[in-house]
Amino acid sequence: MNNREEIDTLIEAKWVIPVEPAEIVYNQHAIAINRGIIKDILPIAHANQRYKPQQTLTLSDHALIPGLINLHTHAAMTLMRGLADDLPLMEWLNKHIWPTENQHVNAQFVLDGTQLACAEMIKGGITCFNDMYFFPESCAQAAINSGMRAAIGMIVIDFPTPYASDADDYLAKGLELRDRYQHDPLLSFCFAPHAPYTVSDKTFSSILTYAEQLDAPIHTHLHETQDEIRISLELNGIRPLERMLQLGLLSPSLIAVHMVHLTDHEIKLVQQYDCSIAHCPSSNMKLASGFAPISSLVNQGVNIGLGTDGAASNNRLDMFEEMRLAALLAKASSGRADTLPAHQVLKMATLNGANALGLGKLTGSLAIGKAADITAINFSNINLTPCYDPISHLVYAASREHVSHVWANGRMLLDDKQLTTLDQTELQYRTTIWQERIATTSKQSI
Ligand SMILES: CSC[C@H]1O[C@@H](n2cnc3c(O)ncnc32)[C@H](O)[C@@H]1O
Ligand SMILES: [Zn+2]
Repeated sequence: MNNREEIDTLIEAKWVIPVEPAEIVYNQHAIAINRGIIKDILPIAHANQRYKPQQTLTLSDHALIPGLINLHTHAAMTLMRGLADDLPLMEWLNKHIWPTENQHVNAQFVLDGTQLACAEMIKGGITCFNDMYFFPESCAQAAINSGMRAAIGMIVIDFPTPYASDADDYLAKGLELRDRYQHDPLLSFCFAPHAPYTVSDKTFSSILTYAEQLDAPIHTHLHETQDEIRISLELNGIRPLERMLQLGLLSPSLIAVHMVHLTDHEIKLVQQYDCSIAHCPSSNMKLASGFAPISSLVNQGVNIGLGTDGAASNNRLDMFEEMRLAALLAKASSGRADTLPAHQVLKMATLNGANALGLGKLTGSLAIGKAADITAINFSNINLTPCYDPISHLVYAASREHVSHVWANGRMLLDDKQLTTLDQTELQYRTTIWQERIATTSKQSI
């Protein structure tokens, strides 16, 4: 016991589910963490012989999984949760969301809204989110304050907003932000052109040039609704995906969000160009956008991650819900119960998201040398008993209320269900102020 190696943290658990290799569950294992990195994954008995941790956490009834990755959200939209329900996308955006954003969204709104989102996401086992929203400098600050990993969207939309005046202004602001934080270990950056119906060919082309130079992903809403496809046919004579192809945007760097309406030819294109998809089942159902052909995309080997979308169209930032819905919808719509088994859905919510963001070497699975982005789920709950297969329970039976601990980059963000980095009372106070402001103006406009 004398020459044990000193490490920061040892987490002992009933199960460790690394996601890679697939379908593996290690019983009575421990994860050794040093300087934010997973140093070892080994049986608990061996860990105690080999390591001398500064702190040890024994989670006797728990499973450790990779931190969940929310591949598409507009985090600050938590402040508009429940503001405009039961509407289709275009009416929701044009009549409710965009007018409210125009009136209220500023740097403070995005800081407060994103911190609220981070609190919700951490409590739900999410360690990393891919964001697309105005004032991304506030999103970056909120992510830093919370300790979460985040891919910050360098957004572009071809109309003026309180954030920027035109496409060049959006791009300049995004690029300046990326320069400012390029050495931050928890932040990465994606170009985030909003959608085909709000971004011109010229703007998409200059985004592509920058993305190729900087080797950054491009994150955009695509083929979300039939309306989007109709508008594209009317204005451009081609469907949005065909337009993206002609502009040169189809590549492994593309994260196409939604992808609900696709022909067989389009599914093959997505596969051929190795694009990733952010599947958002709750948002697609709530806005009545439709059912994404996930079973066919999976059969083609397309990389699919999961996203919550914003809290104004979901209305929760709950990846457990997205996992369950993704699995059930894929089975129901393909007519095959063996579509998307639980282990594949867990991979969608973790490693596939990391790979889409170009972060697959850093996070997304529990592996030696990767960052210690870890979520613990407490299985000592009547809703999770009996347990024949913990991976099955994670997707079909568990919910975010069962999350007990969360680490990002080795730092504990949730300790026995308590936030360690964010002050929940303060967040609730600030949210009330925004609610009163937004409610007053939305009542006036009715
Ligand atoms: C350019 S910032 C992001 C922009 O997107 C809006 N938005 C939120 N959810 C959706 C969705 O499902 N489809 C299209 N656009 C969406 C958000 O309100 C911001 O204006
Ligand atoms: Zn979205």
